This record gives sequence, structure tokens and C-alpha cells, in this order.
Amino acid sequence: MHMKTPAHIAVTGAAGQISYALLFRLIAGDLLGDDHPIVLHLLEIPEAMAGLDGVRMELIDCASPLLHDIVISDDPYVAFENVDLAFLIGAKPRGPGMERKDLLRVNADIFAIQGRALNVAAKRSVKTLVVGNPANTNALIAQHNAPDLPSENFAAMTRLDHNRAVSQLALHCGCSVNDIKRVIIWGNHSTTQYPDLHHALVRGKPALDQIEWDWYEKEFIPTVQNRGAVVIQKRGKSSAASAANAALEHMRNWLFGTPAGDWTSMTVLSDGSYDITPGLMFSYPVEIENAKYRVVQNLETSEFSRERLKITEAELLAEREEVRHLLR
Ligand SMILES: NC(=O)c1ccc[n+]([C@@H]2O[C@H](COP(=O)([O-])OP(=O)(O)OC[C@H]3O[C@@H](n4cnc5c(N)ncnc54)[C@H](O)[C@@H]3O)[C@@H](O)[C@H]2O)c1
Ligand SMILES: O=C(O)C[C@H](O)C(=O)O
Repeated sequence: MHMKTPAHIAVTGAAGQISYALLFRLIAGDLLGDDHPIVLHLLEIPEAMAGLDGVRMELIDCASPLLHDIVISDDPYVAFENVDLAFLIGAKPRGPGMERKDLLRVNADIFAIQGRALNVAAKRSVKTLVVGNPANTNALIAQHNAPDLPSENFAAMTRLDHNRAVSQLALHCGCSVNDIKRVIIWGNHSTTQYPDLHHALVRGKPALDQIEWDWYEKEFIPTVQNRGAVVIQKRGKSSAASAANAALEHMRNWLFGTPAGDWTSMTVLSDGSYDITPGLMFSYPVEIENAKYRVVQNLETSEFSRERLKITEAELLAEREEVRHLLR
């Protein structure tokens, strides 16, 4: 088989639990395929470098034909040198009883520093996915601190919420996830997010004609909004393997496109679509072609939807005020 030129992939928080679920899938070819070698660029804080060395040893112990090299560092300028893709995962997770925005003060600086490092060190075409919470506002900080990189190459992850919504709907309808299309997560990766089924299809027909409104409003929406907290309650730790899976699927769609007739949810810089303040990192339905996303336009929004879009927008505006000092 003809092997391609190695792709350089940065992963931050590389000794953490999401990365532990992601890295081994990357070197198994789950993102780029089994003809695409990978150089991993792993970033951690000094205290976690010993743990990261253990992860490096395990990666080597896989004898993966795709693993071309591993760079490990506690310096983002070293870790991000020449990278094509960056998964910004490293940040503190919330514990039981916390909201994700409680992490803003602790985590925001990380994304200013890493944005500046990407701006200097990464390939000009680097695609950056922010996973660390609060993901939308952290992505905004990273993007602002990387003014020389295209702003459309920064995104935050609402794909886990999207996947949770798809699975909940499939379970309720007694069908396969393959029968579900056009689910949307709007807004913030937080409890104000709006999981919208107004345009969703189940077996090719409108979802809202096949489910009871009461279930949609009183069970489905809160279940998706609170899924992360419930996993934390049960596991004592936040979702990790499902988060790694979502990060991989987000990046795969971003690189290779969304399937015909469907879209995905991705947090990107608002251009004012759907009357959302331009310049916020907001989750939208997107279609992707030739590695470029396009926000799906002209979807009708009911009054019920518009109210919820405003609630999640207001939360993002408030988060942005809190980190104003980190935005250029
Ligand atoms: N967007 C989503 O859907 C989603 C889903 C799950 C988790 N998360 C978030 O992802 C983040 C990571 O979660 P986790 O479970 O892997 O946490 P974890 O605590 O297991 O791992 C985080 C790692 O990041 C490292 N780290 C901290 N600061 C760093 C820095 N400046 N540079 C590099 N590394 C740094 C830590 O040393 C740690 O090893 C959390 O903020 C969590 O809330 C987001
Ligand atoms: O909920 C959390 O704090 C972790 C993550 O954002 C999730 O959605 O599982």
C-alpha cells in the first residue's frame, strides 16, 4: 500500500482520560485511514510528564505501523510545531455539582497561551478543535489569540451532545441511529444548549410527527442537556471514551465531509446566522465539503426555538464578558 506523508497531530492534556481514549484510536487509523502515518505531538503540564511518558511507552508497545513518531513536551511552542491538526483537550474537568462555566476562571488562560503558540508554531492550515470546558468560550479565546490563522479553522466540540441526541431519539423511536438525520444542537456546550428536533428525520419522515411533544420538551431536551452531569454523578469522572469518540468524529467530518442528506452540529464563529451575535462561538448545524464547513441556512425557527436560541446566546455573551481581558 502507498503510504501518505505523515500527518502531524497535536493532543493536549495527553496524559488525561479523554486523550487516553483518543490516542490509541488515532494510531489505529480511525481518523485518517490505514494508509496515513501519524506523528503525535503530545502536550502536558510539567507535573504530568511522568504519566505522559507512560502513555508514550504504551503507544510504542502497540507496534502500530501508522505511528511514525512521537514528540512530547510541556512547552506548547514545541508541541505545536508544524502541526496539521490540534485537539485542545487539556483543561480541568468539572466535578459533581459544578456547571461547566465554573471552570472558566481556571481554564481560560490555558487557551490564551495555546492560541498564541498555535499562531506562531502550527501550520497555517491547522484545524483546531477545543474540547476542554467551557469549550465554546475557550475556543473563542484560542481563536482571538491566533490572529494570523484563519478564524474558520477554530471550532469547539458539541458533537458529543449531537451524538447523545441521536442516540436518545433512536432509543425512543425503537430504530437504528442510521435512521436518524438532521438533529441540531444549537448554542453553548452547557445546560442552556438547545437540542432541536424540528428538522430531524426518523426513517426519512419528520421526527416531530412521530414523537409526543411532551416527551420532546420534558424528557428529551433535559436528558441531552444534563447527560454530562449524570455521567459524572455515576462515574465520579466526566465522560471520556464518548468524548474521545465525538472528537474523532468531529475531526473526521471536518476533513472528509458530512454525508449527503445529513448535517452535523459544530461550534463555530457566528457570522450572524439565525440572528446570533456575530463573533460568538456558537453551535450550529453545518454541512462540510472539501474540508470547509458551511452553516445550514434558511431553516425555519419556531417561537419555541427562538426563545431557546436567545437563552443560550445570552449565556455565551455573559461568558465572553468574563474573559474580555483575554480577547484581542
Ligand atoms: N466538549 C465536550 O463535549 C467535553 C466532553 C468531555 C470532557 N470535556 C472537557 O475536556 C477536558 C479534559 O477532560 P479529561 O476528562 O480528559 O480530564 P483529565 O483531568 O483526565 O485530563 C486533563 C489533562 O489535561 C492536563 N492539562 C491541564 N492543563 C494543561 C495545559 N495547560 N496544557 C496541557 N495539558 C494540560 C492535565 O494535566 C490532565 O492530564 C475537561 O475540561 C472536560 O470538562 C469536554
Ligand atoms: O459535562 C461535563 O462536564 C463533561 C463534558 O462536557 C460532557 O458533556 O460530558
